Amino acid sequence: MTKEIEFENAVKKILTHIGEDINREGLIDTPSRVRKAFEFMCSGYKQDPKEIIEKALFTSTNDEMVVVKDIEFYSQCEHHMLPIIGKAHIAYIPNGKVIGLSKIPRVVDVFARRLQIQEQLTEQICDALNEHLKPKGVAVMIDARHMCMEMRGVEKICSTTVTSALRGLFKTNKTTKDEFLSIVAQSLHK
Ligand SMILES: Nc1nc2c(ncn2[C@@H]2O[C@H](COP(=O)(O)OP(=O)(O)OP(=O)(O)O)[C@@H](O)[C@H]2O)c(=O)[nH]1
Ligand SMILES: [Zn+2]
Repeated sequence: MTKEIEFENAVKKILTHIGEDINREGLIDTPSRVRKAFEFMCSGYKQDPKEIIEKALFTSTNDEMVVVKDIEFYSQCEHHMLPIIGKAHIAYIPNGKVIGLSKIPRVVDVFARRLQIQEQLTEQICDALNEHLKPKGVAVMIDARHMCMEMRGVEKICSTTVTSALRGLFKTNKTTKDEFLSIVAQSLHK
């Protein structure tokens, strides 16, 4: 049996468990649709952030803060496999090299398209940029909604979770950190 068929059989078991008729017309293609959706939503496991970052590094004398903010992403929590929907705000201070701007959201998606907890998602994005871009500092802030806290469980639909990871100058220099915080503060959920 192929891995694809195994996955689809598992979806059929879930459908049966919740009381559905897997043979009714609307559900015939659902197992393969779910498989394809999961292959896309979890495609980050097959991607290497190093390759994405290192192919778009450009020499620059600029050494001021670069901020890419309001990067929307979709992830899934590792506890319930329910959506985490949020925005990432990322800043770095170049150290001889700048990165192609589109690569920053691409790095976010590499880690978002895996099963996650928000704290680790924040750390992994920050560490990948720190390791492969080698800036003077990097900061990542994530503001996200967790569907496992909204659709089920505590059912709190107004709460969002904010996490951050700081490296280099963002950690050691209060002025740099404060500048980052003031730039992203206006983007946080009200
Ligand atoms: N720290 C952290 N916790 C998360 C994240 N996503 C979900 N959780 C929490 O993980 C915890 C799992 O707790 P459990 O008690 O094992 O699971 P549960 O019985 O489904 O808990 P409830 O959600 O309280 O009903 C819950 O408190 C979730 O809110 C995340 O990104 N970071
Ligand atoms: Zn969860």
